[in-house]
Order: sequence, then C-alpha cells, then structure tokens
Amino acid sequence: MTFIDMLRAAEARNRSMLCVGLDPEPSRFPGALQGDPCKIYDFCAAIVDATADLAIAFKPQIAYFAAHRAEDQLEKLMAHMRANAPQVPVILDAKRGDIGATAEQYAREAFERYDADAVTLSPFMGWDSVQPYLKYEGKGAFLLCRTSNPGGDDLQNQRLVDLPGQPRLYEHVAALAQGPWNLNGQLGLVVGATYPEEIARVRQLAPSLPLLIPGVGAQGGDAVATVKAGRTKDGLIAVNSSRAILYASSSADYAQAARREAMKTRDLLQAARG
Ligand SMILES: O=C(O)c1cc(=O)[nH]c(=O)n1[C@@H]1O[C@H](COP(=O)(O)O)[C@@H](O)[C@H]1O
Repeated sequence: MTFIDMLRAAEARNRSMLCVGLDPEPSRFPGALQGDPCKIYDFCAAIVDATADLAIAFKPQIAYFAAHRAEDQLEKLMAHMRANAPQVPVILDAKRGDIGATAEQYAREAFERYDADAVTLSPFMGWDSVQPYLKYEGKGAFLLCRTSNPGGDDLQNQRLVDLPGQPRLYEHVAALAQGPWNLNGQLGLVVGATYPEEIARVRQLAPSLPLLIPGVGAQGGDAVATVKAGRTKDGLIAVNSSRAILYASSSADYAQAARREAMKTRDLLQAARG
C-alpha cells in the first residue's frame, strides 16, 4: 500500500481529515511528567492511543525529540504507532533539504531508521535534493510550498520574473510537484491553514496532490475555509493541529482532553465538507 493509499483509507475509516501533530515539549507536560524529557515517549504514546481512531495521520516533529536527545524515544514511538495504530500513516516532520548525497542519508533516516510513511522536505535546493526520497517506493514526500508562518511571504510570495506568467515561488513549487518532479506519484505539498486563498490557488495548480495543512488550533488558521479551499474529489488533505490537542489540559486527564479536542476539530473539519 502506498502512502497516498494509506491516507485515503485512514480518511475513510476514521472519517477524518485531522492530522495529530506530536510536538512534545516537556515543560508543558502535565503533573508527574512535567519537565521530564525521559517521559516524551510516555506522553506521546498516550496521545496516540487516545486519538488513533480520530486521525488521518500522525505527524511527529523531529526537533522536539532531537533537542532532548530523545531520538531513541522517537524510534520507540514509531514502533508503538506501527503496532497500535497501523491504519494511521505517519508523516515524519523533518523539513530536510540538502545535496543529493546528504539527502540520501536523510531519506535513509526517515524511511529506514524511523520507518516513516512520509516526510516533509524543503524544496529550496531543487530537484536533486528531492529525488533521493522518491527512490523509496510508496513513501510520501511533502514539499514546503506556502507555509503557515508570516515570514513565508519573504520568499514564497515573490514573483519569478524569468518564468512565463511570472508565477510566485510557491506557485512554481506547486506546479513542479504536480508535474515534472512527481516521478513516483507520491509527492504532496505543505500549505498553511492561515492562508486559505493560497490553499485554493495551490489546489488549482496541483489538483490531485495530497496537502498537509498545518496552522489550525494554536496558530489560529480557519478550519472551515481550509477544507472548502483544499478538499476536492481527488485531492486529499491532512489538517494538522499539534499544541491545541497535546496541551488541551495540564492535568492528569490530558489524554482524555486531547481526545475531546481532536474529536471537536475532526468533526469541525468533516462538517465543512458539506
Ligand atoms: O511542515 C509542517 O508541519 C509545518 C509547516 C508550516 O507551514 N507550518 C507549521 O506550523 N508546520 C508544523 O506544524 C506544527 C504546527 O503546530 P501547532 O501550531 O502547535 O498546531 C509544527 O510542528 C510546525 O513545525
């Protein structure tokens, strides 16, 4: 089963377009876990168990593990997700981007060490920096396109005056990913929920690519506008929320509170489909 098949199956099974983001920050952990980086696995595994029937995908952010020397806990968490939520694909959020030889090592890290189903990539270094990931049959790769942060404007919104029609940089990335770069049919794009108009534009340029859409919840993105702009008959979306779910409660009931928040967001997204 390819990554995109897995996404489609998880969307149908869990009736969900919600991607649960796993960005564990020990200082925000509840009760007895508070401040303890050794509890990253325990915290995340409880969130996974509480939301596995509500999610189209999980998205662990690698920096939150690496910063605490907790890569071993990320490996354990990946194995936990495989064993306990095999129906939910895992997107490793690593935002890698480097020359081909180094990208081969990053691809190996994502797909062999961590056994992720997909990875996030920066396309800034061009085609040869993306290609090594495509050699892994069936694995997905989401290219940053129009990111959720205000500074995304600085480069992504600039026009490329040497190209016909003078597209903006993010439009060019979308066209490349839909067309010549998509050799294995497993590319997707990252577009922020904070910019629904740009989601609609990306959809025009990339009608069939899956979109990873972070920015609802803590960043205040518009969930309803996101679905209306991004979900089409052929185009899947995975709308990510991390902090709003993970830290819905700072007490011992955090996993139940995360479940309630995930269900609320899942239902809001589903209702917007009409
Ligand atoms: O690639 C990403 O996941 C990403 C792209 C983007 O444009 N904006 C963005 O916030 N993200 C990630 O999505 C998550 C958002 O977290 P919350 O704002 O807590 O929901 C973080 O892990 C970010 O690193």
